[in-house]
Amino acid sequence: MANSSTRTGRSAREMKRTFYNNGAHGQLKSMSKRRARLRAEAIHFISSGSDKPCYEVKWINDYKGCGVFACAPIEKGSFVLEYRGELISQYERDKRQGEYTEKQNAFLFDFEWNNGSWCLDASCEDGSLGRLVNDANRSPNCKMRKMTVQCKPDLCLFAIENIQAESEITYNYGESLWPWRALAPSGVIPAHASADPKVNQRSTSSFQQTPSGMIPAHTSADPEVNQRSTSSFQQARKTSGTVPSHQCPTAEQTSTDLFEESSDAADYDDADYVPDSCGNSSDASIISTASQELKTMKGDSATSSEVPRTLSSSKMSSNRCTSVISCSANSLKNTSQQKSSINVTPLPITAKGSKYNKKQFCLYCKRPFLNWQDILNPSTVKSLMLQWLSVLIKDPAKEASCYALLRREETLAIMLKWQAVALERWLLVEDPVLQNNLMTSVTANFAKDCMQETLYGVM
Ligand SMILES: C[S@@+](CC[C@H](N)C(=O)[O-])C[C@H]1O[C@@H](n2cnc3c(N)ncnc32)[C@H](O)[C@@H]1O
Repeated sequence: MANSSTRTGRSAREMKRTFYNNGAHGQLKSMSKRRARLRAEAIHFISSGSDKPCYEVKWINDYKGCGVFACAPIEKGSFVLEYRGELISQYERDKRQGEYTEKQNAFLFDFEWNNGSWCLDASCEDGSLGRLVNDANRSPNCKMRKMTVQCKPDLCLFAIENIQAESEITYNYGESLWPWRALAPSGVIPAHASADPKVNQRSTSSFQQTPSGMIPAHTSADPEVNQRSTSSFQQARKTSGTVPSHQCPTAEQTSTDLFEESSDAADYDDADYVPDSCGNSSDASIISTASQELKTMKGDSATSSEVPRTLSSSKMSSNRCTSVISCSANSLKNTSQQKSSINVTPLPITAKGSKYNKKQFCLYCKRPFLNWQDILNPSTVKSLMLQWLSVLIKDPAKEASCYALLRREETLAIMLKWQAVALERWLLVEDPVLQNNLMTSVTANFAKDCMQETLYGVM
């Protein structure tokens, strides 16, 4: 030992340090150093308001819109991106949700912090990348994590696995019935970046519409999932169970946890993460103003069981559509206690093929659906709307005001907006057994084509 020390020129003290560092204590020390380094890196980007340069935005497809991709490998545990936005109170969030017009994007991320409910409003397109990261419920490579920097909460994505260059950055938006997840098993639309570089360039304007908002969040065959959806988005994670909001980490806890000596930076406790960690109150929520429209149409009267599904709708604008991530528990609270005037009764499950075919019978009015092209004709749309509304809206007072509104608003854009809402209701009642069948994909394609036609003039 002594000889070797002499040969390598290392002092006994250095050797002792090496020995020490090779032991458990040493490992903890180096972990803690690593964590400090990662935190410092996150703070650097948070403070400078910039993103790491190793990501790019690529167009994926019409369905998913854009996504964020790694340009270089990312090590597990690394800080990836900040979900940057304006920090607002829940009160302000609720106000804004109502105020956001069709022309704006509403990207509102609710979370619990310091025993209160907060929201990061990333609706303003500021060039930051965190707001463009897509959802992956099966195998996300990142997790959103709360950090407290300069006495204010920040939401940051951290890699939970080694990420290869060219991979899409994803995280789990939470256990809600996100509409796009309904399509995922059938692999209807692949999530590969387009090979066309022109296509991959991110448009500088609003978010691309994805028809996902029109796709039904079907009633799951899994009773546990249904339980969640009917209980106002309670996050009942199999692993950790529902975490009541009062158990959410406070600012102090959050920041301390990040540096907790006993946990590896690459393996943070789930309790640190949002949206999953904070139960119902921290659901990733990018709110649709369509939900507002829907509420208006319904007289603000969704039942709790309807809400998760109805709020996962799309919002349409005259020039562009904005895809949305649905609602937060808080927004649900306001609506869930009120009685619904819309009676959604699924038809009984029938033998495959006997009821559903390419003629697309409307599950409400039981009439065959019209030719898809007809739907773009305002007068056809109007009569269809009237048909649907008469079935959807049971309350005569509501019915009358809906008709009156419909009569006043004669433009195609308005018609289509209404149609989108009604179509969504129609889609919702599809039974889960058939959710991935031809009808769903045909309907999805219809919705997509229909909206594309309206928005971009392309069919
Ligand atoms: C925060 S944005 C993400 C960026 C978005 N893809 C875009 O192009 O602007 C959230 C929206 O992206 C879409 N999205 C996110 N994850 C998705 C997924 N896994 N599949 C399909 N669409 C997804 C949904 O329309 C959602 O409302």
